[in-house]
Amino acid sequence: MSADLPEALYTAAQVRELDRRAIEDHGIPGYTLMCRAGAAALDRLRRQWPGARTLAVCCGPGNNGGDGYVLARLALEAGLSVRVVAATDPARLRGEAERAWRDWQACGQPLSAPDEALAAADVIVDGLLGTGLTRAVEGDMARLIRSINRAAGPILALDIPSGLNADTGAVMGCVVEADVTLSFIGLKLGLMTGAGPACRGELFMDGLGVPAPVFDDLPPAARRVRPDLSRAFPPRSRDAHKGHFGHVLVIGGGQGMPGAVRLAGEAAARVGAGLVTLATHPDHAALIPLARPELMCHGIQRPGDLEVLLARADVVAVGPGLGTGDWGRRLWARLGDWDGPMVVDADGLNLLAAAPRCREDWILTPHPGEAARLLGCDTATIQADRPGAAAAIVRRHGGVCVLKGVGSLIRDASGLHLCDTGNPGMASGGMGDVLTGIIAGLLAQHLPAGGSLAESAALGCWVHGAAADRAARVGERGLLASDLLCHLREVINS
Ligand SMILES: NC(=O)C1=CN([C@@H]2O[C@H](COP(=O)(O)OP(=O)(O)OC[C@H]3O[C@@H](n4cnc5c(N)ncnc54)[C@H](O)[C@@H]3O)[C@@H](O)[C@H]2O)[C@H](O)CC1
Ligand SMILES: [K+]
Repeated sequence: MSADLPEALYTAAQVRELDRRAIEDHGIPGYTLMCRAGAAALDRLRRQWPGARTLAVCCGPGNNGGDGYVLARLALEAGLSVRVVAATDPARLRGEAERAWRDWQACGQPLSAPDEALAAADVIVDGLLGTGLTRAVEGDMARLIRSINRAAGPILALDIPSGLNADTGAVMGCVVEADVTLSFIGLKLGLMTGAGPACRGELFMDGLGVPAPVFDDLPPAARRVRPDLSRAFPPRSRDAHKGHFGHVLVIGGGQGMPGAVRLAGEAAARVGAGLVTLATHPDHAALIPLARPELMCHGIQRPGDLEVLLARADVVAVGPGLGTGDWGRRLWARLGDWDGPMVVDADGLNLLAAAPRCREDWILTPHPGEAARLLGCDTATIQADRPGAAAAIVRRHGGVCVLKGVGSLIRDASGLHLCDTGNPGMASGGMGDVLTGIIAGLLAQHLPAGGSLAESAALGCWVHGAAADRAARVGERGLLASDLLCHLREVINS
C-alpha cells in the first residue's frame, strides 16, 4: 500500500456525490474528470511497469469503462501497443463513457478478442466495473474476469477491482485479483476491509484535481486509524507511580485454559497498565505468576470471590478462555451490575449472545463467527456486509464493537474507524486475547489522552496490528500471539 493514503474512506454513493459536486458545483466537466482518471492510470501503469509495451484494456458498460477507453487512447498516443476488449456492446455506452469510446474509435483501432488481447499483454487494465457495481457478476463478465485472473500479465484495476463491493469489501460473484489499484477522488471503504486488501494489490489514490471544498460537510463513511503516537502516549511525569496507570482485572481462563488470560494480562501490562490481576480457575492460578511474576493471580471458585478484585479494578476484561459452562456463566452473570469500562471477548461474547444485554461503557471484540452468534446469523452474512454488521451489533448491544478480521472495524454510535495494520500471520490462536489485553490496558490509562471508548479501541487495534507487523518481519507463518508482546513496548514508545 502506498504510504500516503488519505484517512477518509467513502461509500460508492458518497464518491458519486463528490463527482457530482466537482461537476455541477465546481464546473469541472465529467469528461475532464474521466480524462484525468485515464491519464493518472496510465502514469501509474508506466511507473509500475516501465518496460510495458503492449496493453490489454478491458472496458465495461459504464464510466469505469470510460476511464479505460481514455487510458487506451492516451497509451496509443504515447506509442504503446493497445488492444481494447469491450465487455459489452459499446453502442450501449452513454454520456462521458460514450464520448471516451468515440475518441478511442477515432484512433482507428479495432476491438480485440479477450484471449488474443490477454495473451499478448505486458499489462492488463481492468476498466470493467467500478462504483456502479449493483449485482453479482455473472455470465460473460464473470468469464472475462476469470480469464483476466488466469492471464500471465500483471493487472492494474481502475478505481476498484471489478466485482468488489465498494461499500462492504465483499466479492460479488467473482473479482479481479489486481496487482495494483488506482482509486479516484476518494478511497472506497470496500478496498480496506473484507476481501478488499487481498484483491486490490498495491493501492494508490489520485484526487483528479478535485478541489478541497468538494469534500466539505460530507463526513466520510469511515476513517483509517492513523494515531499520532506522541500524542496518544504522552511522556510520563517523572514522579509517576503505578497507581497513575490503572488496574486491569482480567476474568477468564476456565479449567485447562490458563493461556488466554495470561496473554491478555501480559498484553495489558505491556501497554503500560499500572497493575494487572487475573481472576481465573483455581486449578492454574498458582502457575501463571511463575511464568509472568508481574501478574497478580487469584483462583475463583464462586462469584463472591470476585468482590474484592472488582472493588480494586478500574477496567475489567472478561472472556478469554472463560468457557460457557457453569463456572464461566456464573462469573459473567456477576458482572451484570459492575459499573466501569469493560472489554468483552470470546466466551464473554458467546454468553452475551445467549442472554443479550446493552451497555454504553463496554467494548465488544467479536471475530466474524462471534459476531454471527451475536446477530443470530451466519458468518457469511457478516462478511457480506462488515460495516453493516458492526453497526447492527452496536444498535443491539450498545457501546463499541470491534469487528475483527482483515481491516478491523471499530464502530460506535457516532462513527466508524478502520484499522489497516496487521497481517495474515495473525491467523493463530491467542491473537484476540492479546488485543483484549491491549485495549483494557489503554482504557486503564485513559489513552489516547482525552479519547473516547471507541478511540481507545481503535488505538488498541492499531497497536496490536503494528506489533504483529514488527513480529512478522522474520516471517508471517508461525507467528504466535506471544510473539507480539515484546513488540508492544517498541510500538507504543516509537
Ligand atoms: N465523471 C465521473 O462520473 C467519473 C467517474 N469515474 C469512474 O466511473 C466509475 C463509476 O461509473 P458508473 O458508470 O457509475 O459505474 P460502472 O462503470 O462501475 O458500471 C456501471 C454499469 O455496469 C452495470 N453493472 C453493474 N453491475 C454489473 C454486473 N454485476 N455485471 C454487469 N454489469 C453490471 C450497470 O448496469 C451500469 O451499466 C467509477 O468507478 C470510476 O471508475 C472516474 O473515475 C471519475 C470521473
Ligand atoms: K475496475
